[in-house]
This record gives sequence, C-alpha cells and structure tokens, in this order.
Amino acid sequence: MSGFVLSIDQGTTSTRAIVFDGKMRAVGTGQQEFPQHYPASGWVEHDPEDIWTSVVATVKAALGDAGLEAKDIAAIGITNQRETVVMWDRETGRAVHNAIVWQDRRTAALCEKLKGEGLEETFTEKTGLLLDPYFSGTKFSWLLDNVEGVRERAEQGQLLAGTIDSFLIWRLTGGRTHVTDATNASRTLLFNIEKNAWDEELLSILGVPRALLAEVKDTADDFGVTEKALFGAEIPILGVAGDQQAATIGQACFAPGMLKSTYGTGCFAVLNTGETLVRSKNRLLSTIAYRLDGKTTYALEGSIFVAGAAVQWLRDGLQIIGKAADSGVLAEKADAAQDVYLVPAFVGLGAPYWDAGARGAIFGLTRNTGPAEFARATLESVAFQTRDLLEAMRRDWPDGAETKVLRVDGGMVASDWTMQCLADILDAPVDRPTVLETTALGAAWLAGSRACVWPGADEFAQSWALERQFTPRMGEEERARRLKGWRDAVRRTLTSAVTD
Ligand SMILES: Nc1ncnc2c1ncn2[C@@H]1O[C@H](COP(=O)(O)OP(=O)(O)O)[C@@H](O)[C@H]1O
Ligand SMILES: O=P(O)(O)OC[C@H](O)CO
Repeated sequence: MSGFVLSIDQGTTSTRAIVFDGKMRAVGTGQQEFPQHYPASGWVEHDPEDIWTSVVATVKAALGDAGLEAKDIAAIGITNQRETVVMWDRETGRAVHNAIVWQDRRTAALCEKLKGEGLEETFTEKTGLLLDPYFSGTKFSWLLDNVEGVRERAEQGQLLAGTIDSFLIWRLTGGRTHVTDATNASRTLLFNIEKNAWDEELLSILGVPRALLAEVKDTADDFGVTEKALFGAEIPILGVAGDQQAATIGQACFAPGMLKSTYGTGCFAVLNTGETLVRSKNRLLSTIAYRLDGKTTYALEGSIFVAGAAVQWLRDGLQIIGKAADSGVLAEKADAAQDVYLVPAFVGLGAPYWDAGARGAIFGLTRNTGPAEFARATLESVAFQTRDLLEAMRRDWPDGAETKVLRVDGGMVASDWTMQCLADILDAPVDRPTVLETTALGAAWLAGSRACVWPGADEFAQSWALERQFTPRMGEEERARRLKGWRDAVRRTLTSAVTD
C-alpha cells in the first residue's frame, strides 16, 4: 500500500489539507479561509456549510497539488479547532444553527450562575476544565435553550451534536458514523477524563441529552470511510485529534515532561504528564493528550487567547505595520530605555488568570513612545504570558515539569525576534523544528501509523529535526526587572485580585 496520508486541519480562521508521502514529507497542500461571524459583542460563529465546503475544496486541491487521486491515499487524519460546537439533523445533515466558536463568550452568565451554585469543583474534578464559556458544554445548553424547537427535536432523537471533528466525519462518511476522539471529548465539559466516559451528572446539570453525543474512540482508531462520491474513492479515516493535541504529537512530545507551545491566533502550551492526571492548583487545564490502544496519556495545558491576534491588531487596528512579519523588524528599533508593557486582554485573559472581564491595557507610555515600542511590547507580551504558564506548570508538577526545552510551532514562530525574546524571558532554550506544520503532521501520523504505512512512535520521534535553537542572552537583572514590570501591569489589568 502507498505511504501517502492526507491530513485535514480544520482551524479557526482557515482549513488546510496536506498530503504527506511515505517519508512524511508534505507533497501537496490546499488552504482556504472562511468568514467569521460576530452577531453580537463577544459572540463568534462559523457557518458549518462554509467549513464543510472548505474541507471538500482543500482536500481536492491538496490531491491535485500532489498529482494524486483518492485511491492513492492510504488514510486520512483529521485535526480541528477544539471546543467549537455544531448541532445538526440526523436525516438531512443540516445544522440547526451556526457553529458556536471556542472564542464565543455568550454563556458567561450561565458559567457564573453554575459557579454561584458551587458547581465548579464538580466540573473540574471530573473534566479537568474550568467553568468558562471557552468549553463546549454550555454552548450545547445554549443551542438547546435558545434555538426554537431544538430541545424537542433533540429529545425526540432527531438531532446530533458534537465538536467539528464529529460533524466532519458525519458528512465525510455520508451520514453513517457519529464518532469523536478522546482529546476532543475532553474539551466538552461533559467527559469524565478519569473514567473515559460521558458523565451523566454533568449532562444532567447542563441539560444535554446523552443521545446527542458521539461514541468516543481512541485518537488512532477506525472512524469510518469517506463516501466514494466525494473524492472518487473510499478513504479510511484512521486518526482524529484536537489541534493542540495533534501539534503535541506532531512535535513528538511523547515522553512525560516534554512540552510544546503553538503560536497562532492564540497560544497553547501543552505539557505531557504521561499516565499521571495532574490536577492543577494554578488554574491550568488537565486534559487528554492522546489515547492510544485504550491507554490515556494526560497533559497540563495553558491556553492564551491572544498571541498572533495581537500582531493582527498592530496591522489592522493600529495600522503601524503592513504585514505580520514587519512586527519583528519594528520591535528591533524600539528604545531599550523605555519599559512599555501591553497586556493583550482583548477578550479577557485565559490561563492562569481566567478573567473574562479584563480588557487590554498598555503601561509605561512617555512622550517618546512610538510604533516601535508598541510592536516590542506586543511581541514581548507573548513571551511573558508563556512564562506565566510555564511557571504555573512547574508549581503544579514540580517532579515532572523540569524539562527546560520548549518546542515551538505556529505562524508566529517565523519571527526570529519573538523567538529570541521568548528564550530570554523564559531563561530557557526554544527549539524551532524544520517542519512547522506540526498540527497536520500529528494527525497524519495517527492515521499513517494506524494504517501501518508510517513508523511507530519511537521512529517518528527520531525523525523530529531541529531547524534552529534560540538560547537566552538577556542578563538576570534585566529579566527580573522586566518580569516585575509585566506582573505589575497584569495586576493593574485584572478585574479581580491575583491569588498567588
Ligand atoms: N513573522 C511573523 N511575526 C509575528 N507574527 C506572525 C508572523 N507571521 C505570522 N504571524 C502571526 O501568526 C498568526 C497566524 O498563525 P497560524 O498558525 O496560521 O494561526 P491560526 O492557525 O490560529 O489561524 C497570525 O495571527 C499572524 O499575525
Ligand atoms: O484553530 P486554532 O489553531 O486557532 O486553535 C484553536 C484551539 O483549538 C482552541 O482551543
């Protein structure tokens, strides 16, 4: 059988499909952006039909780019924006409403109400997550309670619901298979990550009928075959993982203590904790890194909502750069004597603060502050936030989180300036691999290894190659001064007091 594997990476702002050959090299790609909908303040939606058509189009484009046909592909791996939910009719496959995106804050009041009833501990204990609108559970509740006729139809068994992977698999298999994988399930606020099962108590608290939800499979498993009419041949879907987990796999962070951080729109740091379910005392998330052959590997995760999005703000909002890559060039010109700090809490702050009400702020402005200092403060904010996450990880897991090296990926790591700044602020090496499409590669590896056309974990891990290592150059005194400045800035931005 051929070693060609197709990876579908359904992200927040675009969909990518990449064909990898038997040597795990990308040989064909397709990419398509799709519209974002902001129907009210803090609301973010996607049209599921846009997502679907972008998937079909990019798969065809990637096959064409590789000069291959569907029959040449041994397996498909799917990776996706996590937490985003779709609910659809099981007969027609039509969604009952737009997808509610992970960034959407419409269920903030419901989360506060549940917290007020003292229920956060119950959710955290079972799911490893927090009561925040970020996760899927309250989004399902919202659809059931706010879209006309939906609760009745759900109770009559007419509807299905799930994260983006489930919706895509349902469509790709011609409406035959309603499945998801353990990593996606672990982001819903409804899945007990210790028992590896949907949790009846949580389903009941959030009023979500069990029948809506998919069967939960391993990350490498049989997820069905694509309908022949779609691409010209049936292709088995053999790997599925949420995008940050897929990046963890693509970075070959298979050993406990290994750590990756992805810098796209947001930033997501994932630390492999092996078979140990580390329960965070510092408002990080405990989550499933992957589940292979029925064995669950856990992770600690820190999620930052704004990373590259702040660079987009420099470009589109402030209009002080023409393209993202100019941010580093401009930051390099900043006056070293000025200590300017940007706290990019544009949609509140994620881990470890979880302050939905905080909003962005900038500190230390003088008459001499200009675009260069804004650019530097923006890029530095990504490094400072990463440092906050890594410190929380060390406090949560002192025995395991000693690994000093951080593997990085995502669009923003193209910036040498930002990567050097990251190494300086972390006081640790930052490793940038040759393959930056690690998310797609991780999903492809799940499928390729399951199809027995790609190597197992050990050989795959050995193929990971370093493109450049950034090592700290900043002096201890300067680092301490800058960190203090950052912490003061965060303290002044939060709507509630910092607890640590
Ligand atoms: N050279 C660069 N310097 C700084 N930021 C960059 C650079 N290139 C891209 N970015 C940022 O990276 C993000 C895109 O990364 P990507 O991994 O494609 O994100 P996503 O998958 O979340 O859409 C954008 O927010 C962009 O502003
Ligand atoms: O699609 P991305 O790369 O912005 O990732 C989104 C995350 O999965 C949200 O948890």
